[in-house]
Amino acid sequence: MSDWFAQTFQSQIESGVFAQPLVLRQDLNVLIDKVRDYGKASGLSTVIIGMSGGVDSALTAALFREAGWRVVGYTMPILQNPAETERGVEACRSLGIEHAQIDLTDQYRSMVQALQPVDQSLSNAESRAARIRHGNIRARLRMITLYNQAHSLRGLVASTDNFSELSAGFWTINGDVGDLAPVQSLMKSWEVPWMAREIGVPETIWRAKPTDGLGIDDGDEAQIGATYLQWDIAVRALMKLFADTVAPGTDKWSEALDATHDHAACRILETVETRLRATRFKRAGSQMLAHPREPRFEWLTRVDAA
Ligand SMILES: Nc1ncnc2c1ncn2[C@@H]1O[C@H](COP(=O)(O)OP(=O)(O)OC[C@H]2O[C@@H]([n+]3cccc(C(=O)O)c3)[C@H](O)[C@@H]2O)[C@@H](O)[C@H]1O
Ligand SMILES: Nc1ncnc2c1ncn2[C@@H]1O[C@H](COP(=O)(O)OP(=O)(O)OP(=O)(O)O)[C@@H](O)[C@H]1O
Repeated sequence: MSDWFAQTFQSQIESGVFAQPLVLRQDLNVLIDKVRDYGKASGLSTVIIGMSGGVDSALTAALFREAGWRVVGYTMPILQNPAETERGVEACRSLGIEHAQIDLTDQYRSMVQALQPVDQSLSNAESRAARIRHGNIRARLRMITLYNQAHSLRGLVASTDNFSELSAGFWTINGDVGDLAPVQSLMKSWEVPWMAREIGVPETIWRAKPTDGLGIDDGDEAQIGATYLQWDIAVRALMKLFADTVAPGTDKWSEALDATHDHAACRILETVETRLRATRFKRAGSQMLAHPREPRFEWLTRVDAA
């Protein structure tokens, strides 16, 4: 880790940004209570989760299980590395949740074939953009499947995204976002694996290399351009900067963060800045344009609140 990252990380540990185990255990209990409360408030008690073999889906499943929900996990391989699918099955087995497998490889192939006449570049294996579109098709086919099961079993679909993915804009719109997101506020570099280990997720899963499983690049970190630890340190430093200072004296974030002496850190901070700016629209959610004359959305919100 370069100078700036090492020093910033150290001060973030000291100030509790990367919290100690006792605090994390309390946070874990609060999250379990929140998931339990949501069940009571909504009247729902069944959750549908896509189990990728990664730590996010395993932790999500464990939180719902601890909160007393019926948890149904689906492995949905699409031209998948069998080891990933096996880890998803193993996660269900070790957490003691229900499991079913639905292989969507044929459906994926048919979908790609159906799209070729309108998108010839889809078959260009060299193109990164085409690989991303392929990956998004996979994610969206899985969501069709999960929502069908949620309707059939009268449940809801869990989101498995974490805070690092949220800040990186690292998810597929209408692809891997469900109805309730228990780990959305947790950092991937520290809180997610810590809580997963604490709640009984097998080590092979919480230690597994983070991957979107979509075949776009060699793992999440290669695609994001920073390790999750670097990403989290940088984003937390930026959050502190903009919380503490009304307006930093410079537009250059690496300058405002006192990182200009560390060229390696500056390169990563530029990557972080570019990605944050490029994905802001994703965090803003789907945009509904207001009616030209009447504040109909506000009126409807008041009706909903009543
Ligand atoms: N300014 C704007 N305002 C409103 N909408 C805008 C927009 N610019 C683009 N868009 C829309 O956004 C679309 C692009 O977003 P999207 O379709 O999501 O696609 P995109 O963000 O390009 O790709 C999804 C990314 O998420 C990663 N991923 C996916 C699934 C799981 C995980 C994981 O690790 O858990 C990661 C995947 O590796 C990839 O990097 C555009 O095609 C357009 O429809
Ligand atoms: N093969 C799969 N079978 C079932 N669900 C999947 C599969 N691949 C992805 N998903 C769903 O999409 C979500 C995002 O995929 P991703 O591969 O990032 O998994 P993850 O659980 O976030 O773990 P990690 O990022 O650590 O690999 C998963 O959490 C899971 O709900």
